[in-house]
Amino acid sequence: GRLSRNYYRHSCPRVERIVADVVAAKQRANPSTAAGTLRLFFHDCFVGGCDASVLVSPLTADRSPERAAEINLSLPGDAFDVVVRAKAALEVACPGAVSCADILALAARDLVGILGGPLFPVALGRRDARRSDARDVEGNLPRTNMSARAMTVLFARKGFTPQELVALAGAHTIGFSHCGEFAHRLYNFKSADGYDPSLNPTFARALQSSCANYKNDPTISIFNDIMTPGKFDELYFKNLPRGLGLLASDAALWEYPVTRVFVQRYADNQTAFFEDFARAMQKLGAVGVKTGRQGVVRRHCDALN
Ligand code: HEM
Ligand SMILES: [Ca+2]
Ligand SMILES: [Ca+2]
Repeated sequence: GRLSRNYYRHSCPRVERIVADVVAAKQRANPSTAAGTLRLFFHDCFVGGCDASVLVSPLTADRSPERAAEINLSLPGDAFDVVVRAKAALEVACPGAVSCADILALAARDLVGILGGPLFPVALGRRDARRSDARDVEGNLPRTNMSARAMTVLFARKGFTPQELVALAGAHTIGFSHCGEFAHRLYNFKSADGYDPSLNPTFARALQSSCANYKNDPTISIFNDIMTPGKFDELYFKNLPRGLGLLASDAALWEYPVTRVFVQRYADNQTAFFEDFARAMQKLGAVGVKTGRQGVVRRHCDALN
């Protein structure tokens, strides 16, 4: 089985419109929805394929689902909520027809567009997972302490080139990170200034002060792209050569020659970034998909049927 643009033409012809309307209203009410949903989509697709396995709530599962894995705890509730809301609207319009995995793919696409990013088609027909286990997460998602080389190896295992890794990492042009994800670069770093010398000094001192209390208040977070945090654009790439990348993994993409060339290309050319990001997102949406008689259409996105 393969995905197709018009998979729901008989069973739910208005699916794209219905999702788009719910998504737009949700984003207007809760502006952090876009970045959270884009990250949620990535975390779904890299763990067992794009099958909505990440959406299963610990409250509804009898064992510990993916969402309970440590790396997924920072996924914002608004990202799960937008999928649940779209599902509710679709269950009224076309009961039992549209998978949660397809809803997540459409929502992520729509939200990128709302923030000014590229528009692209989403092929449909994904089926939903019948399992979700926190133990499946380890080793499938990148961590900030990975070298750029280790990231290229991980992405290669999922079928992505170093160029596609860099394009997808451009998602960090929106959203934020909690101080705990990059505090190791700020305090007691083995260097004269006590912070990671690959950081721009002014930026480093601002981060040191913003995050000073992060151990007592772990909710403190900083925009991934300090220049245009709410706009999907190429500024993330312009930041990296200037030491304005927030996460060690962002900075590493500039330090490693294999990925640096693509960082430079996207910093210089937003059109190239948008084209490659759009293509890489379509590829991301096809990772490990279940189609036809594999998987199910779940009745509730936050629970297994
Ligand atoms: C390349 C390796 C990557 C690493 C090491 C990484 C790591 C992280 C970390 C640690 C955060 C902060 C989470 C938090 O504190 O709440 C984050 C945020 C984010 N990541 Fe990544 N990520 C990577 C690639 C990606 C990709 C491929 C995408 C999507 C295509 C993505 C989308 C996002 C988004 C949108 C946010 C902001 C989330 C929000 O504001 O709620 N990341 N990432
Ligand atoms: Ca999955
Ligand atoms: Ca931006």
